[in-house]
Amino acid sequence: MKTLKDMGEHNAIAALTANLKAVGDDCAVLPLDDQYDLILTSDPLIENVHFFSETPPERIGHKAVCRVLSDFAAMGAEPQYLVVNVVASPAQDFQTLERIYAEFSSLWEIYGAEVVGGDLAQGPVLELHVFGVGRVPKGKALLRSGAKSGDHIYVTGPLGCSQQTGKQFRFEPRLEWAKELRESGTVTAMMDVSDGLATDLRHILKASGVGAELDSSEIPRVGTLEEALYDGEDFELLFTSPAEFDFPKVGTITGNTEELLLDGNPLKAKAFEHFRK
Ligand SMILES: Nc1ncnc2c1ncn2[C@@H]1O[C@H](COP(=O)(O)OP(=O)(O)O)[C@@H](O)[C@H]1O
Ligand SMILES: Cc1ncc(C[n+]2csc(CCOP(=O)(O)OP(=O)(O)O)c2C)c(N)n1
Ligand SMILES: [Mg+2]
Repeated sequence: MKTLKDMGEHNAIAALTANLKAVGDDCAVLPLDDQYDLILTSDPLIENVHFFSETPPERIGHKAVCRVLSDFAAMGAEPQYLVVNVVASPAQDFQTLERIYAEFSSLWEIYGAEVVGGDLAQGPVLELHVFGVGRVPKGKALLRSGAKSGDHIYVTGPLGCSQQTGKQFRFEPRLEWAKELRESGTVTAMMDVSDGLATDLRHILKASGVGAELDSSEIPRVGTLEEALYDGEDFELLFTSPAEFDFPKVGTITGNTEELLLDGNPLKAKAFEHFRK
């Protein structure tokens, strides 16, 4: 019997979605009307996987919603509505849920994404499943697939140690920057960094059919280089463009298909993967 542990998250997703055409980016992009494309995404936030039992409720609420908002940013899109499924045990402290929902209201005031429904059901641990609906001007979503040889590679902020610093619970979804980047008309590929720069850049390389060279001295980091490359949950934007931007420029796209080099040497693949922990 083959299990998810044998396959790992990424192989399993690839196999399950092999025949699904719309799948593969941070959000799905679908035709809506003459002006806009529809943007859809969802993310589960699970106790002991994405947060701890002692994580303050406001931080849980922040991460649950802002992970989804970060996926909208990754497309250069505007989030509009959220639907939230809460799974919890009968012993769940109710005030924790009230504080999570108070955080949702605060985030609505800041980012304009309103919770318009959801569900509540019983399960073994606390889970928040957030579904997001939004839009982007027609044909303008920034995909992972447009990077070209010679493009610069940028990140919008420091990487690594998001667990130690608590950034994984406090990060700002980069919606404003994402809009400016989209409106510049020069960004060729974009995504957000959830699994670490080394893993997520590979997604852009694969989708775009290109390679990349990273320059370790240019990677903005909180701790070690290793942590910046592999920790994940930074929720910064990673994007490629031939234009100059006032963001850290960490490398260059090359024509060497799917080859990823760091200071001239092949970069090892290693990252958080569900079912392999
Ligand atoms: N269970 C699933 N069913 C259908 N599509 C999925 C499933 N899990 C992931 N995907 C799709 O596969 C792609 C890669 O997923 P993932 O690596 O989780 O991306 P992300 O890091 O942006 O969440 C995304 O386009 C996502 O929508
Ligand atoms: C409490 C806690 N445990 C473990 C981790 C490590 N971790 C959990 S999920 C994850 C990667 C991102 O989560 P995933 O569900 O794969 O999000 P996606 O990439 O699909 O958006 C990491 C680095 C963490 N940040 N916090
Ligand atoms: Mg995922």
